[in-house]
Amino acid sequence: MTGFQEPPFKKVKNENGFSSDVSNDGQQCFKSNNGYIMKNNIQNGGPYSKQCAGTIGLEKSGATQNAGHMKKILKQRHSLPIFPARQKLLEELKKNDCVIVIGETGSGKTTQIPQYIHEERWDRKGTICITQPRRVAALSIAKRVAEEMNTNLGALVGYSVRFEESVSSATKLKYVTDGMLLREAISDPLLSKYSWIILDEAHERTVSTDVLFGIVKAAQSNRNCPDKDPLKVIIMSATMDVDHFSNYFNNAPVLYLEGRQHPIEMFYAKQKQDDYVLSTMSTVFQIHKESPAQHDILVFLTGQEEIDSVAHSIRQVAKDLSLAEFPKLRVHPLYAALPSHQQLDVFRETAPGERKVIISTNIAETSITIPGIKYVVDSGRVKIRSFNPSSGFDVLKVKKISQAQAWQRTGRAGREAAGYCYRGYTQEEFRAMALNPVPEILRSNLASVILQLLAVGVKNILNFDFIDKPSPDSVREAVEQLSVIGAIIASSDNLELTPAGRRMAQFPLEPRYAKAILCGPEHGCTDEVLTIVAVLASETIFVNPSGKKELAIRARQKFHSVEGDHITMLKIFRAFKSSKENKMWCHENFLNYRNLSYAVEVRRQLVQICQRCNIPVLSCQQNLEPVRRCLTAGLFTSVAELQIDGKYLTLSSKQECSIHPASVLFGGKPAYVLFTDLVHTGKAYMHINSIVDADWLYEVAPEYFRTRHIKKVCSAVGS
Ligand SMILES: Nc1ncnc2c1ncn2[C@@H]1O[C@H](COP(=O)(O)OP(=O)(O)OP(=O)(O)O)[C@@H](O)[C@H]1O
Repeated sequence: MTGFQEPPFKKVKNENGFSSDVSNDGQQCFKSNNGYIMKNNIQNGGPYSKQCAGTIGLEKSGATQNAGHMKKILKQRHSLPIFPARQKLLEELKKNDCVIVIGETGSGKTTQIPQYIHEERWDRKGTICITQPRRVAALSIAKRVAEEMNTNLGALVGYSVRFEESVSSATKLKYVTDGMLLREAISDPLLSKYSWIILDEAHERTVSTDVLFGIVKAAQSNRNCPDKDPLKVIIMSATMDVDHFSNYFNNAPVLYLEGRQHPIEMFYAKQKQDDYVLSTMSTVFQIHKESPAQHDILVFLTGQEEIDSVAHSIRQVAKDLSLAEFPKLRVHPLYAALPSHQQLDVFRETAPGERKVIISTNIAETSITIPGIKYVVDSGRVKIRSFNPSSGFDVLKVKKISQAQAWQRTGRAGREAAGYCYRGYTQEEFRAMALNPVPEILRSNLASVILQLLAVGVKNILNFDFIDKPSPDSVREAVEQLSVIGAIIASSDNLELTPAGRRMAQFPLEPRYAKAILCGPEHGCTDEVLTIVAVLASETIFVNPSGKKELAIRARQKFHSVEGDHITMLKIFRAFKSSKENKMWCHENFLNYRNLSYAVEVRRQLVQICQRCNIPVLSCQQNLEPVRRCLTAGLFTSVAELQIDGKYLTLSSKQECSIHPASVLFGGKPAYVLFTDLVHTGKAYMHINSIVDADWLYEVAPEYFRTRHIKKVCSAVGS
C-alpha cells in the first residue's frame, strides 16, 4: 500500500431516516432502518407510551459492582429506546403466547427484554433462554447482562456455547447459541426447563435457527395443555421479513420498537471499488488520520487469511509511516476459529492514546456491542459456505452481502454515542443487493441437522415444519451420507436412527467425526482419535508470522509424520502435553498456545461424552496405523485417488484436486489421500490430509465403494 488514497467516499444524506410517522388508518408506521415500511399491528397501537416502569429492582446476589457504577448502568438502561415502551411491551407479552419484536439495532431488545420478564417474575416456572447465532454474542451479552443485574456470570445470568458453559441452578437468564438449544431438544423435545424462549437475530437464518423455529413451535403447541406449563416464545430482529415470520408463527403479532438512541452518519463509495481489500485499508487510514483518538474502528472483511494479512499490513503501514502524531493502533483480528478468550479480547477497552481497530468476519455483524466503536468500515463482502450437491462438498466463496446484513453491520456503530458507517460500495450497488441473505438451510449440507432431527424424534424430514423447506435433493444427499456412515437406515418411507447414529448425535460434531470416534474402541485408539478431532475443532494450532514462515516450518519439522497432517497434529498435541502445556515451548515451536489449550478443553469434554455413552477411551500408544483407519471409517467420502497423469480425483464425485501446499504431504504423490476439507482458492485443494490404503476403504464401506471404482494405481507416480 502506498500512502493514503484520496477519500473514496462521498457523504450522503441518510435517506433511510430512522423516522416514524402515523399512517392514515391510525396505526403507527415505522420506516425501519432497512428502508421497508412495516405496519404496526398492535391493537390500540400508536407510538409506545412514554410511561416509565418504575424502579427496576436489581438482583442482590453476588454483588460485584460499586454503587456509583450501578447507578451509571441504570441510567444507561433507562436511556435506551426500549425503556419507554417497557410497560406496553409487557402487556403484549402477557396477552400473547408468541410475539415478534422488531426494533432498531441497539434499541435494547437482547439485553433488556429478558430482564423485564425477570423483573415481573414471569420466570418462576422456568428459565428464560435467549438464543444467538454466534458464540461470541452469547458470551459477551451474558457478561453485559450479568453486569447490568449486578450478579456474577454463571449465577442469575449464564451462558452455554459449544464446549463452554457457565450456568448454575440459580440461572434464570441463559444466553445460548442456537446449536446448543437444538442439542438440548434431543433429550427434551418439550424444552421443559424453559418458560420463555427468545429466538434472537432471527433474520440470520442459520440452519440451527431454522430448525429451532420448528422445534420450538412444536414444543409450544405440545405444552399447550392443562397438565403442562405453557411456553412463551419471542422472535426478534432489527431486519427481518416480518410477514413471512408472522405467517409461520400462526399470525403472531408484530411489535415495533420505535427509535434509535444515537444517530449514525452514512458514507458510500463515490465509485465502484476494484479491490475491496485495498479500499477498506485506505478507509481505515483515512479515518485514523482524520478522527480524534479514543474512537475505535470495526472493519468487516471476509475470512481468516484475508483478515490476518490485512491486520499485518495495517500494523506495518502504521509503523512504516511513523504516524507518531496519531494514536497508537491496537489491531485485533476476529473470526470464528479464534478461541473464545481471544475473541473476547476485542471488548477490552483501549488505553489512553490508543485506538482499537477490529478486523472481523461477519461474526461481529449482529447482536454485539463493542465498547469504543464509533466507526464501521464495511467491505460489503462475506465468505459463505454453500453445499455443492454435484461434488458433494461444501464450498467457501466470497459473496456480496444482503441489505439486511449491511444494516446490521451499520448498527454496530452508534451504540454508546453517535457513529459513522463507511460503505465500500456505491449506493447503486447497495440498492442492487438482495434484501435478505439466502437461508443457510437452502444452501448447506444437511447431514448434521437431519441426524439431530431424527434424534429429537422427527421421522419424516420432508414433512417437518420448516419455515422454508430445503430441497428434496439436498435432503436425499444428506440421507445418503448418513446411511453410508451407518448412522441411519433409510427405507422408502422411513428413516430410522441406528444405535450408532444415536450415539453420534450425542457429539457436538459433524457426524463423520463422531463416526471416527465410535470406531476407536474396535481399533484400540479412541484416545488418539479424540485428540485429533479436538485439534480439528480448534483449527489453527500453527503460527506462521510473515517474514518468518521458513523458520516456523523448520521449527515444526520434528513433528512431521510421513503418514500425514492428522498424525502430525497428534504428535504436536502429545508434545504439548509433555511440555506441561508450556507457553514458551509453543512460542519456540511456532505453535498457538491458546488454540492448543482450547483443544485440551475440547478433548476433555469429548472424553466426558464418551464416558456417558460407555465408549472406552483406549490408546494405541506408538502404533498409529489404527488411528488412520478410524479416520477412514468417518471420512471415507473425502478421499482422492492419484491418476496416471499425476492429478488427483475425488472418489465420490471425480472432482480434480491437489494437495494443499501447507500439508506435510505436499510434494509427495501418495496413491490415496484422505482430506478434511476441500478448499477452493482458484482450484480445489485438499486441506489437512492423511495417506490411506485402498483396502481400508473397502473394509469400512464395502457397499459405498462397490459402485465407485477404485483403480488402485498404487505405484506412486512421480515420487
Ligand atoms: N457490552 C456492552 N458495553 C456497553 N454498552 C452495552 C454493552 N452491551 C449493550 N450495551 C448497550 O445496550 C444497548 C442495547 O444493546 P442490545 O444488544 O440489547 O440491543 P439490540 O436491540 O438487541 O441490538 P441488535 O439488534 O443490534 O442486537 C447498546 O446499544 C449499548 O448502548
